[in-house]
Amino acid sequence: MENAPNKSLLEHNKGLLQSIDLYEYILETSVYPREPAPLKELRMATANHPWFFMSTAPDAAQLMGMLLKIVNAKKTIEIGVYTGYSLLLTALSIPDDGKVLAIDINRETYEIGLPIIRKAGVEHKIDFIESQAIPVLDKLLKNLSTKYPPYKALFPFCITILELQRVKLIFFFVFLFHQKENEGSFDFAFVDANKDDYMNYHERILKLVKVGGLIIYDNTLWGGTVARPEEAVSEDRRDSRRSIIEFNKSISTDHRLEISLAPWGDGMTICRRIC
Ligand SMILES: C[S@@+](CC[C@H](N)C(=O)[O-])C[C@H]1O[C@@H](n2cnc3c(N)ncnc32)[C@H](O)[C@@H]1O
Repeated sequence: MENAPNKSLLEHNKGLLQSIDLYEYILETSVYPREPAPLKELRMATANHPWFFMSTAPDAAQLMGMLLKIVNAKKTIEIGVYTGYSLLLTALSIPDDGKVLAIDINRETYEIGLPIIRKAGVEHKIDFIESQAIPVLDKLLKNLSTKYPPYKALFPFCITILELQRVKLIFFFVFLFHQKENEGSFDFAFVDANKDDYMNYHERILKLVKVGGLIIYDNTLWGGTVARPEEAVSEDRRDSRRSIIEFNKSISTDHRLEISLAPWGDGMTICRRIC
């Protein structure tokens, strides 16, 4: 089969479906025939990378692409980029003047997908930030630019005499003028990074996404381990399993959201902010 990924990737992505055959059937009949060419190229480019299993499953991504369009997402944020499958999907699904603020601690893996993103003509929609996500989210919530040194926004009068040249001064005022409120300004967020911070991401992301906006959390069934006793789970998966269980429990009673835990891929919780 032309599209065929390796068996271990299929085994990983089939999630809670009964068999690889059934999962392959879904991919072959309804996902691959509609997968945009750049996404297919990125999926192939990722297939031989040692962490290939981290990439968002194509069937889950297909649903995400539709949701992005349903909410007319324009300003979006992604935590956890890896080689960029979900990032490219988002960039392809939003309008030409849309934006994805993409955060990952590892720029190296993002650069695997970057040539394909460029070729697809959507690089201008992406602001990639190589960083731990929490400090970036905190900066956004303080309405500080994620690109410009924060002391300049906090202490305008700290600008040194040396900087009081005309060009820099004009730039500074333009920067202040354009500084926007970030709270409630994002249409869409995709969270797919370290599981032990999901609760920390949630409180911040919820403030950044507008009422009516969507937040998707990936891997919320953690390979099905959430429903198994801890002793039956390999040790390397236990900490994240505990974090995901705690996260799932917490958002199930979070009245600021409507939620649906969809068993796509490794489980994705789709949240709509309602207040
Ligand atoms: C599951 S992968 C993301 C997969 C990606 N969404 C895709 O479709 O290919 C998780 C990513 O989260 C990143 N990550 C882990 N901890 C992080 C943190 N504290 N802040 C930001 N990114 C983090 C990792 O470097 C990794 O690239």
